[in-house]
Amino acid sequence: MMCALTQELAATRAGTTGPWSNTTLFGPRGEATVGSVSLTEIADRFGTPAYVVDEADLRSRCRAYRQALPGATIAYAGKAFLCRSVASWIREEGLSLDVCSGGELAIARAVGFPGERIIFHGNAKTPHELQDAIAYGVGRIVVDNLAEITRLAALVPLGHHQKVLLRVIPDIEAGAHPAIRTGGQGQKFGLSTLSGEVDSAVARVLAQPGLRLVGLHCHIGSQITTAQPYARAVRMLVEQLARIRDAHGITLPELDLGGGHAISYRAGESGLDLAKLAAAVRLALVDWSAAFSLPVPALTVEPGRAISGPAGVTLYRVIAVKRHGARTFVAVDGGMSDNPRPSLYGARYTLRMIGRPNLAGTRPVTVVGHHCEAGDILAEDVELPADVRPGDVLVAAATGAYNHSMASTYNLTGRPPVVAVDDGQARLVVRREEPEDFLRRDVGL
Ligand SMILES: Cc1ncc(COP(=O)(O)O)c(C=O)c1O
Ligand SMILES: N[C@@H](CCCC[NH3+])C(=O)O
Repeated sequence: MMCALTQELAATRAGTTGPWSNTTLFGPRGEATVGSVSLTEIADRFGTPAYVVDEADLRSRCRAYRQALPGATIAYAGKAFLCRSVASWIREEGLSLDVCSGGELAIARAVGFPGERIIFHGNAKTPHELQDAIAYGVGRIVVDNLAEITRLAALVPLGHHQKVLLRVIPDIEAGAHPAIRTGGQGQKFGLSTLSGEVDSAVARVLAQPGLRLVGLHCHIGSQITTAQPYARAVRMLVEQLARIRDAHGITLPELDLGGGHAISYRAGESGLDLAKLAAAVRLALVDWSAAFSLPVPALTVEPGRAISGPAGVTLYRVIAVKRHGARTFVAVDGGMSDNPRPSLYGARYTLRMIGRPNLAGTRPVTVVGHHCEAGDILAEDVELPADVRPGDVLVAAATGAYNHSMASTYNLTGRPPVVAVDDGQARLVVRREEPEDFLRRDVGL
């Protein structure tokens, strides 16, 4: 049901593009709603900073992937943002789930996520994590290195089989920042095709009766804006399938292309076009399989950011405004602890003031956090009302991925709550971390 405010604002939304979730509406007097819930009311009720997640938006992106890639397995990468609510939405939308730690597996387990639909990743999985994954019956474990193979095989109960994929290095450099390019030779993930590591891994897995090799995996990087690197990755993986067939006499039925699909963070930026990605990948799969006389393998993709990123916004309250020379600093009650991406990758975000009309025009400001670091900058050179002042509420767009999941407690700042909104209702799904939480962990003296 649409509330009156939302109906009024709907008229103002027409033509809106950019980084905001599908249900976000802004009005001329500073009104702002997501999921038909007022963001200023959320700020008042749950405090700031607060993450807000738009359930309908996140679910609609799951559906868009299923429609664009019919027949493919869509595994949401939980590292982008996982809590029990999100895991349930992913399960209900029929997606699979990529987890990469015992913690992420525990969330999946807590909502009874079907084990067969879980893919377990990691370049340094501990024996304990492997044990948990096998005990839960995860569908696939992605082997990253040779040492893992015997360790894993030793944990599979007699008479059982664990399906595995091998993560290979495709030798493709793609991604928005060097720290998130994971497909080249000089980085830590995967097995090298150049040094014979892939061949050794195939031979070792085939020698283990408890392991069943079903395919290859690669993940080339993150925030990738075009389909072309994925088409190249398909070619490289299919070549490897042909090499494995020729050298070991087996035809592997699955290819997992990982995630990395870009989203828009600011007006004028576009994310990776899903239709173009689907077309390029399909074409490459069909063509290269034919070229190597292989059956077309079953496809898996693992989008994280593209499912949860645009669904999230973060609310902050302005604490102080000061001018140093030509620069105006707007200091808020959050910062690099709830969003480390600007300081880690130079990521740029969209922020706007909500809750009152802007009658003063705008000016460029630097929005900074409250942490004891000069680099604690949330957004450089963003236009905010010229009279922005303490008490104002700011909203940051597209913070649904790699914000809550990468949040820290630096300066013993409690991590913000997560509020889910849908159809006029707001509900707390992750509570705020309080000083008592720190004291509970601190068992010293
Ligand atoms: C193996 C794997 N799959 C999927 C993802 C999801 O990436 P993104 O959130 O960029 O789609 C990642 C992280 O980059 C990853 O390491
Ligand atoms: N954490 C990164 C993405 C890396 C994803 C994991 N391989 C980001 O915020 O952009």
